[in-house]
Amino acid sequence: MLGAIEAGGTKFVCAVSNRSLEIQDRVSIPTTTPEETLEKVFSFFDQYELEAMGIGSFGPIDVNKASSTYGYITTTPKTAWKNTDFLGQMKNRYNIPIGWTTDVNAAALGELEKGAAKGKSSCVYLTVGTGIGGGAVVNGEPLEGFGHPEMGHVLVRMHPDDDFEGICPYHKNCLEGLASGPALEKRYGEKAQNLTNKQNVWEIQAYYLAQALMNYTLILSPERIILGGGVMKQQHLFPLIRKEFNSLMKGYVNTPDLDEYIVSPGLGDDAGITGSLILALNELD
Ligand SMILES: Nc1ncnc2c1ncn2[C@@H]1O[C@H](COP(=O)(O)OP(=O)(O)OP(=O)(O)O)[C@@H](O)[C@H]1O
Ligand SMILES: [Zn+2]
Repeated sequence: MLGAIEAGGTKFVCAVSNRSLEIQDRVSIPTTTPEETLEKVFSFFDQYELEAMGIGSFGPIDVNKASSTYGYITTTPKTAWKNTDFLGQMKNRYNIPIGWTTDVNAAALGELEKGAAKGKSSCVYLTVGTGIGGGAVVNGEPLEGFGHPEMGHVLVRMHPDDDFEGICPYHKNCLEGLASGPALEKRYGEKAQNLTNKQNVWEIQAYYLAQALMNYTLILSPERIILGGGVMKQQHLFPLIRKEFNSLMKGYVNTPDLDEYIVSPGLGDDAGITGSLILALNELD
């Protein structure tokens, strides 16, 4: 059996599957302290005989195998989890190979194998929620370097009608600082889900997201860009983003048809857990 964790800032989804990735059991655990959360994670996985495990984690995390803190959650704003040896604690409990990457790299992998980028060899997965995070798969492999991509913190040009200072604690008006759910709430004084009918809000939002997508396109040339997370439940954002993308790119790069290029997750909320199971499977190859 394969085990997987999609470790998020609000909840941990744990699942077990067979080698065909058919999920046999799953559980959702609220993210509290590391001790309390991992105790529940252990009691779920202790029921099964696992061959390998995959973890897609919120971060920032250390993915550098040469580093002394490989497998740690590092500078996360969730203070209880700062400098937590997450992977090490899992390895202590289960003496099996464990794949480890970011939640969004795992989601990209899930979408590539079984979702909206099926049959492709590359994609970007961006989640627009409480934060903005992006991962990618390139040549079938999660994209990592000295660390992992932090696509949510790219810099964008301000919209002429927007003078919001931004809420990123590090950069103020980076993409996450301007376009995450909490940024919308701070700027307009209402939860993002209550702003549906305010056209102007979504035009500005699309302007920022399209700039980021243009940058990802120019740098990585992915075959698909998948947009998930709470804010992207506003489906009317998709045509606005495609339109902005088009007018910013000005035909310079001949992308796939934008209706097929900039899309919703094919796996819905299961992209991350599916990708984490694939990480586990890849440990066995
Ligand atoms: N239907 C909606 N329309 C617009 N915004 C929404 C909608 N549903 C949720 N959101 C916003 O999305 C944010 C929550 O994001 P999400 O549902 O992806 O949860 P999350 O897992 O906590 O986020 P993250 O992936 O950043 O950890 C909140 O700011 C919320 O206001
Ligand atoms: Zn930032």
